[in-house]
Amino acid sequence: MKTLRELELTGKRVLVRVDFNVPMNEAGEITDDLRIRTVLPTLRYLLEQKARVIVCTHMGRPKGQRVEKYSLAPVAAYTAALLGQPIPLAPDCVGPDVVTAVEQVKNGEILMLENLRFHPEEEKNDPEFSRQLAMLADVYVNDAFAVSHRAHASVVGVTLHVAEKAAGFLLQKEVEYFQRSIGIPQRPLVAIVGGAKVSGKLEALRNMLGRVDKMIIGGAMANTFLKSQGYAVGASKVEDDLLSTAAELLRQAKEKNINIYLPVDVIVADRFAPDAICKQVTIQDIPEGWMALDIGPASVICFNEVLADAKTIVWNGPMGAFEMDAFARGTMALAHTVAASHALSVTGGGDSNAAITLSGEASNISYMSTGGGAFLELMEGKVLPGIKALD
Ligand SMILES: Nc1ncnc2c1ncn2[C@@H]1O[C@H](COP(=O)(O)OP(=O)(O)O)[C@@H](O)[C@H]1O
Ligand SMILES: O=C(OP(=O)(O)O)[C@H](O)COP(=O)(O)O
Repeated sequence: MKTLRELELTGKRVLVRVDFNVPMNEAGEITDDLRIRTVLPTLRYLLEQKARVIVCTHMGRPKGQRVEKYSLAPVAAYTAALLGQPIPLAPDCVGPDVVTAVEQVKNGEILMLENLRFHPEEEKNDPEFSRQLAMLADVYVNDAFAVSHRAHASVVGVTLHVAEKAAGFLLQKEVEYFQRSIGIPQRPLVAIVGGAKVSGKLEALRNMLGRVDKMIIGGAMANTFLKSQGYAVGASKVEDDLLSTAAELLRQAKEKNINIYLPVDVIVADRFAPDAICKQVTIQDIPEGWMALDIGPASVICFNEVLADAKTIVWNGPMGAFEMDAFARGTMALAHTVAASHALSVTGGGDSNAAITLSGEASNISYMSTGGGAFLELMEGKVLPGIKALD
């Protein structure tokens, strides 16, 4: 992968694919700007080099149509404020009006294109649409790690039509931390996997089992593993169709001599609500009709012990329904442990990052990946098409 510093950029039109698909509230305000802040070094460098910068991104899933609530106007304004420089928004991402807007961008100036997914051709990796995007630029830069698992026109197709292509600083950093944490980690490597479902993380669990020294499983997905071992999990979220798969994974881990740590106690609630009645029980004592919504304090002590000698920690998925205060304690406790550890710690996933931010420990984690699906695909052992396309 070529990097930005290897390119001659002055006066060049540089098309930068970023992932500014940031969460927004109903008032249209950005509620988490990690994906914008982490791309600023690339944008600043390009502007310092007096490139003519054209930024493009998708936002949401407008299904190939122009949907006003997915316009990038608020994102352009927000980024401009962070950068301290105006960022006009082009009326579209391809077409004659966009060509005109790009022509007006001077050295050291920046323009943002409108949402790429307003065109169905983007997600289809359409060759003609890719060519039209490429026509806008002399150099293409991918700094959109979080969408690099999608073989879309602005991520893959466009690379076939540009004279020069390179990875931006964020993409470079993501790849570097992937290498250090999952590729060639310092051992012991401990993975912490949690979140809602086993099904979404099955491949990641399988691949990581071949790489880790130990694995901690918490969150709702632990219920399926516990039930597969004969524990009654009451009304907890469970994937009954994956019980034998879960049992098989545990068996395989044993064969490989890899310890998997499941919760030994949980916080159960009488319903899925912030004001539910809660109690702390061992996994042997989950009452019928109650649901496990967090790991308990004994599990926290146990998991802390597992993490004590880790040299590398990879974390994806919270330990409980942390969005509700009553069920956030387990995830918060683990966030503090990981933050205090001397291990290289890498986390990924929107909810995991939100939980770490909530714990106040974001600055004590070695690296918070901006990817959710993309991070998971790396955990699955896949090569991301957007990264491959830069080769
Ligand atoms: N025990 C549980 N019961 C129900 N939901 C849970 C439980 N543990 C975690 N969750 C939910 O899992 C969701 C996060 O899962 P996931 O999307 O896999 O994480 P990430 O976005 O970090 O990849 C959160 O919304 C959280 O409330
Ligand atoms: O937010 C994103 O993915 P993520 O929720 O998996 O982190 C990316 O912008 C990709 O979006 P997509 O899943 O609609 O292709």
